[in-house]
Order: sequence, then C-alpha cells, then structure tokens
Amino acid sequence: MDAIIKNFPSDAVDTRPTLAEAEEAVRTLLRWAGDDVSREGLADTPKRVAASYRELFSGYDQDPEEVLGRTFEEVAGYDDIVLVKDIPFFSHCEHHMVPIIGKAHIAYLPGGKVLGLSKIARVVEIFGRRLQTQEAMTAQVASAIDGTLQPRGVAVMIEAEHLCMAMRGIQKQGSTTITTTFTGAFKSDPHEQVRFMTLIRGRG
Ligand SMILES: Nc1nc2c(ncn2[C@@H]2O[C@H](COP(=O)(O)OP(=O)(O)OP(=O)(O)O)[C@@H](O)[C@H]2O)c(=O)[nH]1
Ligand SMILES: [Zn+2]
Repeated sequence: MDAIIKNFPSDAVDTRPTLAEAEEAVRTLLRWAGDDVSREGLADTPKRVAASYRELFSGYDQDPEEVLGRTFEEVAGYDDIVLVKDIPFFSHCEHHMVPIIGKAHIAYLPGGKVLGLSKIARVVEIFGRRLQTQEAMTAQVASAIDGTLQPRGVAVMIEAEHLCMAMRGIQKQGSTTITTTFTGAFKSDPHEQVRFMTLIRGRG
C-alpha cells in the first residue's frame, strides 16, 4: 500500500497510450456495446470520453504527500478531535469501472501539526479519482494522513453505494457499504471511537 500512497501510480505505467489510441479504444467499446460509431451523435464521443477520463481519474497524477505536507503548527489551546464529515466523493470500482458514490468522514487528533481543512477533502479527491475498492480507499486516506501529519490518531469512515451492485449484477439499489480505518488513539481507545461515531451521527 505504501507504494500506492508514496508514488504516482501513473509512474509505474511505462508508456501511456496516445490520445488517438485512447479514442480508438472508446470506439471499440462503443462497437462492443452495439452502437454505430459512424453516426453523427457519436462523432465526438471518443474525444469527450478520453477527456472525461483525464478528469475522473486525475488522482493518478496527484501526490497526497504534497497536499498533506502543507501543515501549520498546532493552534494554541486546541488539541482535541478535528472532524470533517460528510465529504462527498465519486470514485469508480476497480472491478467494473462503474461509479461508487459516497461520503467520507475523517478525523484526527493533532499531535503538534494541524492541516488546512480543505486538504482533508483534497486527499479524498486524490484517492477517489482512481480505480478503487472501498476498503483500499479507506485505508489509503487514513495511512496518508497518518504518515504525513503524524497525529495522535486518525479515523476514517466511508459510506458508499456501489452502482455495480445497483445497475447490474445483483441489482440491489440503495444499499450502503460502510468501511472504517482507525490508527493511534482511535485504534487503541474505544472511547475515542465512540466519540468519532457520535459526532458523525450528529449527536455530539
Ligand atoms: N470488497 C469489495 N468488493 C467490491 C467493491 N466494489 C465492487 N465489489 C465486488 O467485487 C466483486 C467482483 O466479483 P466477480 O465475481 O469477480 O465479478 P462479477 O461476476 O461481475 O460479480 P457480480 O457483481 O456479482 O455480478 C463483486 O462481488 C462486487 O460487488 C469494493 O469496493 N470492495
Ligand atoms: Zn464493481
């Protein structure tokens, strides 16, 4: 997992295809779906899909450590839980390349350094905009924050609907998958986990 967090996964791909090759691949999939690539409505679709992949999978070219490296000293007088909850995200499952729609709740206990709040949401974006399993994404977000900020603990919960389970296959709409990763005090102290859960559910 470290390799996924520390490096740009795109570096591991020795040669990215050209744009023309990517557009040709889209044409192939359109034909596989049963459509006619020569009809007018599809003329620009390969170009649009290739451009949209650049955006939807932009996380491969972004380094979470760079984003999380911009910290500032602990805010005087505050050393308690910092929780950003209900961060919406879209990802794609690595099995079917179909959307995962969810929200992330992320907390940490400062250990000397504090993150800009937007950086927490940026980390969700970086890992979300890659092909994922929900478990891996949850662990990656927690590990990236833990490794760079070195707080007293990190808690990550992701709640998501997998459209590969809703639109196809078993076709169960509306089910939610919940995954959690706890480090440090959140892992060792059940009381801290309860506080995290209570704050997420809005009763804190
Ligand atoms: N653990 C985990 N599984 C996932 C995630 N996203 C999708 N899956 C599952 O990955 C599995 C892939 O199963 P396969 O049997 O190889 O593929 P499949 O024949 O398309 O499976 P079905 O979806 O059951 O039709 C399915 O059970 C999906 O529900 C995820 O984030 N985490
Ligand atoms: Zn899937």
